[in-house]
Amino acid sequence: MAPKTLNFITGNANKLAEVQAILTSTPVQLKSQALDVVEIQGTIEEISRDKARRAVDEVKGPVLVEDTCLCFDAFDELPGPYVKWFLKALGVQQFHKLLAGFEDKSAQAGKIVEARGPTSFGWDACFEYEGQTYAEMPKAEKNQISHRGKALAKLVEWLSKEA
Ligand SMILES: O=c1[nH]c(=O)c2ncn([C@@H]3O[C@H](COP(=O)(O)OP(=O)(O)OP(=O)(O)O)[C@@H](O)[C@H]3O)c2[nH]1
Ligand SMILES: [Mg+2]
Repeated sequence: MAPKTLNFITGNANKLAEVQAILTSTPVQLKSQALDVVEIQGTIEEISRDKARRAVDEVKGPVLVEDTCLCFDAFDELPGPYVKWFLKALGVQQFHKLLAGFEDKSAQAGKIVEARGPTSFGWDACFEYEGQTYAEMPKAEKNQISHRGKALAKLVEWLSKEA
């Protein structure tokens, strides 16, 4: 596949660092722009499509945007795309208490636990996968198994078929 440059539009520096690390060994190169794009309410697909369109209007070129959901099984998939606001209101140390009244602590695809590890990125410290929270894992390990790693692997595969 020929090298391909996309404008990655995000207001989140942690996200940008992970996306760059994941794509570093692929033909996809990024130009990043620290823009906080307006996000509508809706399903993840509706929000992401709308976010991408708004980003294209700003950049007037090929863009990559990301919208991350954290879905609790006990909440019928909420907070989903609205997790950012729950996290902002509660902080990572209190976040697990949302599920205090529920036996089912599962979230896609892991478990919500009391915060462990560095708290520098979103809900990483509360999200446990196979005994470790994302925050306790080395970055390379998280990037191999994470939602972000999987989504970007699909993107690279799709782009290589397009070329
Ligand atoms: O611990 C985490 N590990 C992750 O891997 C991760 N990915 C996203 N998030 C958080 O989940 C919300 C998503 O909202 P979100 O997708 O709209 O992102 P954002 O608004 O921060 O950036 P962007 O929309 O400008 O790209 C925000 O609170 C992000 O901080 C993560 N937290
Ligand atoms: Mg956002």
